Formats: sequence, structure tokens, C-alpha cells
Amino acid sequence: MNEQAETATEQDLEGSSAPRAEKVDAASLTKSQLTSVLAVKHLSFAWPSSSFQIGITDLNVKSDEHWLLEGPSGSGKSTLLQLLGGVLLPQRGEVQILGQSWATLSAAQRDLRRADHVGFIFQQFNLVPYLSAIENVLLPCRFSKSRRQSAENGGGLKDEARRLLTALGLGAKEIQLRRAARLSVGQQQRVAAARALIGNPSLVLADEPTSALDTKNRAAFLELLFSEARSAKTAIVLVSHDTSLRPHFERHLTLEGGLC
Ligand SMILES: Nc1ncnc2c1ncn2[C@@H]1O[C@H](COP(=O)(O)OP(=O)(O)OP(=O)(O)O)[C@@H](O)[C@H]1O
Repeated sequence: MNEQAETATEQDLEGSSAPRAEKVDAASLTKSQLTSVLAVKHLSFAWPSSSFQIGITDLNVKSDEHWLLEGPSGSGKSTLLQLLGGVLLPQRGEVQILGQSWATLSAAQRDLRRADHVGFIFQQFNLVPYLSAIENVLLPCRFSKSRRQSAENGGGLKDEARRLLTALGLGAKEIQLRRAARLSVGQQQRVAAARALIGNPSLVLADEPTSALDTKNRAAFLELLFSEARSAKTAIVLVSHDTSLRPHFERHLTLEGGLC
């Protein structure tokens, strides 16, 4: 995944008068009402002038589910995450977010819907280096009114950012106020996770977020991430080449050469 998605979101939000996509508050749904957050139907995508293709017949992610999409390097994991998040559109088939196909929305509408409903954890975390950990966590609340309101309902924006950082293992105030550029990789990873989760998005898309961690820290991090996601009914789709992550997930799918 790349940083362009979030950058484009901010620019388009400032200049856009596009109608706002309807917010579905997955956290307010009861178990029996659990809904499809993400649905992929007969998706086919190829990069221009490339023989590489992605093909997925059927994928349905519900609001309390944690999915692992695994595959070796070059199998199309990052490309697929961009398709799931509506950053790329497939040539055939469709990806629906909360029942709406990304392809039926304008670029500005897609940016708004993505900002409201999707948190990203990028492989390199993509934190803003000169902002503090708390300021980084709060960034999605600048782009999405509904996520800002949801975070405010937790008792105030900064309190919610602090709560999330603490829940993810960064409770020390001095670290929460430290610039991202001066955080360790493990600390940056926790900030990136808190940023993806703030404001209870319906879905978190994560690109190899544990690749820099040893086995013990990896398991601990995933447990913290899942625990926060569960309480907000946020679905998680995590892509990784690391098959040892499989036992941590209820559901998984294997990508081989772009197909599954
Ligand atoms: N912007 C692009 N333009 C053209 N081809 C691309 C582009 N981005 C990726 N590809 C190609 O798509 C294929 C899948 O790449 P992708 O990055 O999605 O795989 P991946 O499984 O995430 O790899 P890795 O685990 O190494 O990050 C590769 O053959 C790659 O060269």
C-alpha cells in the first residue's frame, strides 16, 4: 500500500462537495445483525502492460471477522489491499464496502467513504515524522467527521487517542508525546494501529504490519489489535507472506500468483 491514498483523501476532502456516503455504525449492530463489511465478487484486475493478474471469485468479510490473506512475495497482496480499499478499481467484477460497490462512486466519494469506514496500517507505517504519536493517531479524525464524532463520544479526541495507545501497549505519556521520527519500529507500529482504529472504522486493512517483529512480540501485538477491533466490531483484513500467523486468525485465504 502507499501513502497516496491518505494524501489524496485530504486534498479531495478540502475541495469536494460530493454527497457523503451513508455511515453504517457496525459497532451498534448486535451479533444477529452482523453485516457484510466487505464483499468481493468475481474480481479480476491486471496492471496495464503487465502479465500479472488478480482473480478472486468470492470473499465476504463480516463485521466481527479477522481475515488473513497470505501469499508469497509478488503474489499480489498489496495490489489486492488497494482493490479492497477502493484505491484501485477492478476491470471486472466488484468490491463492495458496506453493500456499496466502490465502482459506483466518484473518486471524491470513494475518498470520503474510505476515510469514514476504512483504517489502513501500511507496511512502512507511513507516520508523519514531525508529529507526535498522539497527533498521528488523530489524523483520520481530520479527514472524517463520523470518525471524529465517534472518537469524541469516547470522552474527547485526545483522551481516545491516549486510550488506544495505552491499550496497544504505549501507555507512557512521554512516548505518546514523542515525535514519530524518534519512535522505535515497534512503537511506530502501535501508533499506526491506533491510527487505523480511531473512530471505530468498519474495516482495518493491514499490509504486513508485523514483519519487523519477533514471534513473541508479533503474537502479543496481534492479540492487542484483535482485542480493540473486537470491542469496536471492526473487521480486520491483514495480508502477509508469513504463514505462521495463520493460527491467530479465524479465517484465511491463500493467494498464489494473484489467484485464490
Ligand atoms: N504500480 C504498478 N504497476 C505495474 N505493476 C505493478 C504495480 N505494483 C505492483 N505491480 C506488480 O504486481 C505484482 C504484485 O505486486 P504486489 O506488490 O501486489 O505483490 P505483494 O504480494 O504485495 O509483494 P510483496 O510481498 O513483495 O510486497 C508484481 O508483479 C508487481 O511487479
